Amino acid sequence: MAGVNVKSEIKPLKKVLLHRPGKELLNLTPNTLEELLFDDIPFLKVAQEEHDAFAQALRDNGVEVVYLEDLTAEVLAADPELREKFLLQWIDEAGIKTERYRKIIFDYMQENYPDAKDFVLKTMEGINLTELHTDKSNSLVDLVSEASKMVVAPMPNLYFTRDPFAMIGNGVSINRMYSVTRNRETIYGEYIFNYHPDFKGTPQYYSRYNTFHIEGGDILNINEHVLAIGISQRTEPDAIDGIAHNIFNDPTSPVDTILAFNIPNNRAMMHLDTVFTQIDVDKFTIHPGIMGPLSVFEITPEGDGIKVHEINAPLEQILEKYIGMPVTLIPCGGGDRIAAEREQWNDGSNTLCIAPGRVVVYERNDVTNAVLRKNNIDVIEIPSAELSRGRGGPRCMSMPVVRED
Ligand SMILES: NC(=O)NCCC[C@H](N)C(=O)O
Repeated sequence: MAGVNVKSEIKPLKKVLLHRPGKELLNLTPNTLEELLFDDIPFLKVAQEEHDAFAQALRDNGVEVVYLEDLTAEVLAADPELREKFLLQWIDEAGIKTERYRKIIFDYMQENYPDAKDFVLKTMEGINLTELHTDKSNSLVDLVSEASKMVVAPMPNLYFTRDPFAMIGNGVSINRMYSVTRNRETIYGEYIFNYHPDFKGTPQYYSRYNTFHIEGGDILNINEHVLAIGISQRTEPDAIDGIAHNIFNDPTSPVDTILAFNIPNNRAMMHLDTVFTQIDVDKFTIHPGIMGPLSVFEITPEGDGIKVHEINAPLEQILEKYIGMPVTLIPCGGGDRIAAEREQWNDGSNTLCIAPGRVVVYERNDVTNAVLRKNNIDVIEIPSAELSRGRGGPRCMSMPVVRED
């Protein structure tokens, strides 16, 4: 199935992009956790088993699963010159400045990773200084920080495929990320959306080279015409202005309204989808902690530009207006504040809807999952002891590529 088609959060999911967590997780150390946006070091073997269970649950429900590493490998295997260009860019973006080390790393990758998939996985894993046969008498000071022996840092957040590039209708936003570590991830999107036969030509609504940051966890396709975007720790209002212009100016895009949800700026609620997801035609999960501070703005086209105004109404009323029917907000953790905070921390509100009323969730959030079932939602639980240590749930770990219209 070629191309991109995502005009809803809930219509039957047909194709999804995942990344199976790999050796990049083995390069997390206590002193790099904060910089690499993890709260603990997952046990890789179990994280992979859990992730395989996630992929299988999706396949069992008729979803085609494609992997980021395979798509990138297909692009690079087809064109040795493109592989060289990618490698040089990857070295550059890893912050390797000196010519001598650029060459050492270039040769190391080309000689040791002839197979395209091994090569791509290695770019995700990073390079430890001990792997390179360098003359130890030379200064490494410009290469190696005291805190780490990684010459090229790993990209451990790649299994959260939701964030670096996001499908909007028949187009894609290739995001400029909030953090240095995650901004490197978008290189895979640049190559897939510019060169992969299934994806090249997809309209691009944002560029990774823009100044302002925006991440896919903040982007929700409410319907064909309406997009919701969080203003959050990860997404700046300037980026939303920019993407609004680009979407409204694409004659092929039916989107005519963007709702900007201003949510608190903190790690527990880093993206809109950590506090709010749609799970049925008229139902949403919500973290009760955002209800007070939330403000919502409507952005519509006006002439060549945009018009923005704040909507002063309760969230249910706002959603009802755009969805066309009364909605129910289902609080994470039921009504219990401690359960809500605990389960939100482990992504209780971060559901992946695979058909109206059918969601994939982490099994650990049993209070929230019971509430969902009580509301007649079909709940598919996946194991989550290790995956959750990266602070993302099933929605964060998946990027829908095709949903039924
Ligand atoms: N959409 C999401 O909320 N994604 C979760 C991303 C977790 C990752 N450790 C991060 O901090 O970016």
